[in-house]
Amino acid sequence: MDDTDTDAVLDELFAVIEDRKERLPEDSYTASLFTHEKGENAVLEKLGEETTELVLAAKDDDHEEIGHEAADIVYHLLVLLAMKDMDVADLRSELRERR
Ligand SMILES: N=c1c2ncn([C@@H]3O[C@H](COP(=O)(O)OP(=O)(O)OP(=O)(O)O)[C@@H](O)[C@H]3O)c2ncn1[C@@H]1O[C@H](COP(=O)(O)O)[C@@H](O)[C@H]1O
Repeated sequence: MDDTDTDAVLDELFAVIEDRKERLPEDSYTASLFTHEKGENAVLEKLGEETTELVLAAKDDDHEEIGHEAADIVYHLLVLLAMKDMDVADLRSELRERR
């Protein structure tokens, strides 16, 4: 997989998140984060939980679990960006500026 493939995966996931934010389908986990009674705390708590789980997986040197938790974090991070009316492009440009 090259850089272009990686970008496409993130862009496609972000587009799905934006779609859920706009349409708020009832059966969507993503939509439930946008309408949660805890407000933005729902996704913030999730990010905290997933980060703790990632740390534990790393301490166990459990590569499969590390991959799983890292993906959970990226997904919830993209939901947070969408919630803040930001874009995956903001993340990409911030990373690019650091090169
Ligand atoms: N990438 C994800 C993704 N990663 C994690 N999750 C959900 O995040 C939730 C929390 O993860 P946990 O590891 O805490 O799982 P859990 O122990 O069941 O958590 P609890 O719900 O019980 O708190 C789970 O319900 C996962 O299904 C995701 N839900 C959706 N996506 C993507 O979003 C798309 C749209 O999904 P919907 O919004 O559901 O249509 C999907 O096609 C996926 O591409």
